[in-house]
Amino acid sequence: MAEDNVLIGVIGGSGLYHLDNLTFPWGFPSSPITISSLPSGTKVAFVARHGVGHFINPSNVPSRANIAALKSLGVRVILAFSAVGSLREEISPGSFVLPNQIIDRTKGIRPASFFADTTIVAHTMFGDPFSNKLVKWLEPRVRRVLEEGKEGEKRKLFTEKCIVCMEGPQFSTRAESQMYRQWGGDLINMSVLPESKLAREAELSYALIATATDYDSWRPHTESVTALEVFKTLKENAETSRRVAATILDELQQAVTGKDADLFLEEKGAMKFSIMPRSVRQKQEDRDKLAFILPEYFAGEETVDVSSA
Ligand SMILES: CSC[C@H]1O[C@H](OP(=O)(O)O)[C@H](O)[C@@H]1O
Ligand SMILES: Nc1ncnc2[nH]cnc12
Repeated sequence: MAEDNVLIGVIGGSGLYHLDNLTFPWGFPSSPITISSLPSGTKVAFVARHGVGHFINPSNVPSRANIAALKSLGVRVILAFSAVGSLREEISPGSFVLPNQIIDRTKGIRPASFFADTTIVAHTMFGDPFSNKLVKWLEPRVRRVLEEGKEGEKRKLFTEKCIVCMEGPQFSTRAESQMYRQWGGDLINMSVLPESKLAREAELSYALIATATDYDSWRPHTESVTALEVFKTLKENAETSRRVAATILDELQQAVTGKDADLFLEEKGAMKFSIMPRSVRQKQEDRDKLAFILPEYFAGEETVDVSSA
């Protein structure tokens, strides 16, 4: 069985820009993954979802590669930040939201499962699409950071909200925006799927820290959303998001490595109840590919359970 930790580093010099014979089964992530340290020494892996400089459309974000790369580095918890449209008057631009539900309005064109097109079948539990314990842990801490903002910079925090994930890249029509409100949607973005599904398949705890940039297109007497409007709010929201991250990451590291980590990381081990029993039809190459993200289940030779073949 291959060693899980990366033990060998290679530095390429002038002219040596890649090596042969190396494969990354889930493709290349959106951006190089930077592994950096906080002043305390806590290490954090960071990937820019749309690439550095924003050149990857939401439908083309290589979410499987992003999640597989993070998992293979040893990451256990993902805090995903997202700029979202608000479908509720009270969630004004600049507000922060920790949603707890998702409505899928993507169009089936994004690779949404590590098991797709393999000979291994898995039906992953997704009734609660975000890690409830992680969201609960985040709420008071994010709230505190937002309340500590300078006068005039204070932001609201909402929880227990439902986010609609649309395909894009065009924004919604007024009719769609109003329909999502009737469905119970509170927020809208183009990114939370399949990212959150893939994190769940990889047994990673995942929470979305959403920042509202606009009111989408449901308000009858105001202009519908434009990218320019979103970009105007994005910069300030991103500064606050960085403040949130800087304040909570050390404590999160302690929670993830502490004595109650297993209670906190409720997704760990969950795929045991999702993967269908071993069949003789399963191809070893598929198992090897899945071993990259779920070595617990797919690494090494396993005896075939012929009764379930
Ligand atoms: C820039 S407007 C639409 C774009 O913004 C959000 O991106 P992200 O979730 O990565 O912050 C939204 O999901 C769309 O991709
Ligand atoms: N109105 C909106 N619709 C979809 N994604 C968004 N991201 C930010 N604002 C959005």
